[in-house]
Amino acid sequence: MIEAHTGAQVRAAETPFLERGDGPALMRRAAHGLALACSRRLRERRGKVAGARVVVLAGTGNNGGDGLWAGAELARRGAAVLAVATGDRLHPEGEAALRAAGGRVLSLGGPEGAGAAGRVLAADLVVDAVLGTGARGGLRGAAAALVQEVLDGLPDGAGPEVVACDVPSGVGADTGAVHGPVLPAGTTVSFGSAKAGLLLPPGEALCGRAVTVPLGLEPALPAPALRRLEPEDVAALWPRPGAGSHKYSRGVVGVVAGSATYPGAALMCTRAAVDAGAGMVRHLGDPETRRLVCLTSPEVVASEDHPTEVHVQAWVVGPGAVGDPAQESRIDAVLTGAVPAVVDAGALGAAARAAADGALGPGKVLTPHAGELAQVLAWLAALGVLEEAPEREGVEAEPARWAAAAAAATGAVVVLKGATTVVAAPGGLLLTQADGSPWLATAGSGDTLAGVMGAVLAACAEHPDAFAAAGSWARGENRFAVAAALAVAVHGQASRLGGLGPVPPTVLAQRVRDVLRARA
Ligand SMILES: NC(=O)C1=CN([C@@H]2O[C@H](COP(=O)(O)OP(=O)(O)OC[C@H]3O[C@@H](n4cnc5c(N)ncnc54)[C@H](O)[C@@H]3O)[C@@H](O)[C@H]2O)[C@@H](O)CC1
Ligand SMILES: Nc1ncnc2c1ncn2[C@@H]1O[C@H](COP(=O)(O)OP(=O)(O)O)[C@@H](O)[C@H]1O
Ligand SMILES: [K+]
Repeated sequence: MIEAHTGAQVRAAETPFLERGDGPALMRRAAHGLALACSRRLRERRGKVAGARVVVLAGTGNNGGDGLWAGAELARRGAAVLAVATGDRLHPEGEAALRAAGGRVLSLGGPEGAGAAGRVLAADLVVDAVLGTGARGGLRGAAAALVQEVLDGLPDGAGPEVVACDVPSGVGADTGAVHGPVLPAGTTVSFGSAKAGLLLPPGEALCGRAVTVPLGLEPALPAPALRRLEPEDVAALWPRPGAGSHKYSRGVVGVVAGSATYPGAALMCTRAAVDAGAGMVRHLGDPETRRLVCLTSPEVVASEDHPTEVHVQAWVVGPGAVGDPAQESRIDAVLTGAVPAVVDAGALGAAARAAADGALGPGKVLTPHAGELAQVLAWLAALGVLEEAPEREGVEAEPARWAAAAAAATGAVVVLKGATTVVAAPGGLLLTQADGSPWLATAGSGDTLAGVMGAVLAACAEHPDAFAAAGSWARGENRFAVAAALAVAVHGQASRLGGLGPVPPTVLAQRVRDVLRARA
């Protein structure tokens, strides 16, 4: 599990160390870790550190200090290190250390400043140490102009190796929000703990490989602001049957999906629930869709029942279920009922209305993409539940903020789907997953995810401690968010199984099965 913290959390943990006078030691430790990561990149790129051209973009604060100390270490190993001071001052001890090691300093505001971009572009490695957790907004003024000039001058697929110090400058350490121009990093070396912004879109895409340098303050860190499940967590947590299991104890998934106009969504959703290992899958819908479901997934029990007439552990409602009054009535019954449910696509509007009326039942997991979340937020604002609602672009710029706002306003878990998917629980728990291949961006991927999620939700619905192995944070209501993250992770892993390439939903569902057979 990757655990990430905010800058404020790391600073709070650091305070007792600073009060004991350990600040310089912490910085040396951080800088040493940064220098090691830079040395590794240089050896990969050119075989050795000695003789490498290194540019440190150094801001005025401690982030700049880390970069200067790391630069000093690289200079002692024979690299030619130039620090570009982006502000009106440098961390004094860091600057002295760099100069003592033979490094040089160029001031961006001085006479040589105009040549800085050329020096950056000609470097083997650039350390981005302008802004860290103390940043207010993004790069401004001369520093922003320098980075923009470098971005404009970067040859396609080439250019210097970029190692970001703690966080790429211009990426919000807590939010992942991107302000102004940012130099995309190949590696980001963070100190004490990964910063939450490294695991949140859109900033995540600019962070490259994430490396964390331990500082010794880790035991003093509070519960993380954000978590990410790794493949070994998925293998450990995915619900498995035991010798005493039977189909009902494993979890029955009820699917309210499809309509005469959109039968395919029901086929993909039910197929995925079967392939994700549900104890049993029921489908409720119109006669023609039911016939097709039975032909493509004979494992599924299809009927024209109303949700109140069948007993399931979890529902999946919404995929393709539009323009059919009988489906809409079924969806309303599920939304206001007490059984957990994945609420997707066509059911999201009804969920927003139910939430505004205080009628949305417990254990609901909404799965919008950014456009759908913007619509849900607009409905919630129109119904007086939220004060403001952004456009789709606003959601994409601050996905965690808006997923969390929707979760708080509805009392449901909100799964904001995308290349990085954000899972926000109403109590504040936040997880993000970035396991999927870009080939997942194809019609029907979401229907498949909904089916997979239904299977996990059904398995944990009656077991508040289903995921307690992950820690006490995963218990109770939070298990629904963990179930959602597990489904997102397996869906993403399945899309990459066997290499990158097209993964139409039928293939994807089979690969979900293969991922689970291999790992769970
Ligand atoms: N928290 C920790 O445990 C440790 C933190 N360290 C480093 O300390 C960093 C935080 O240091 P600071 O608190 O000094 O903060 P920063 O170095 O991130 O930035 C603060 C400086 O930048 C200026 N500034 C802020 N926003 C700006 C903007 N948009 N444009 C231009 N200038 C701006 C401020 O006026 C201030 O001088 C971390 O990111 C990390 O690199 C390490 O030295 C080791 C230990
Ligand atoms: N660029 C991308 N990289 C990785 N995964 C993606 C990307 N774009 C979309 N996805 C994933 O694909 C799925 C698409 O779901 P959705 O938008 O509901 O599609 P549909 O409604 O067509 O089924 C989601 O799981 C989402 O996270
Ligand atoms: K930085």
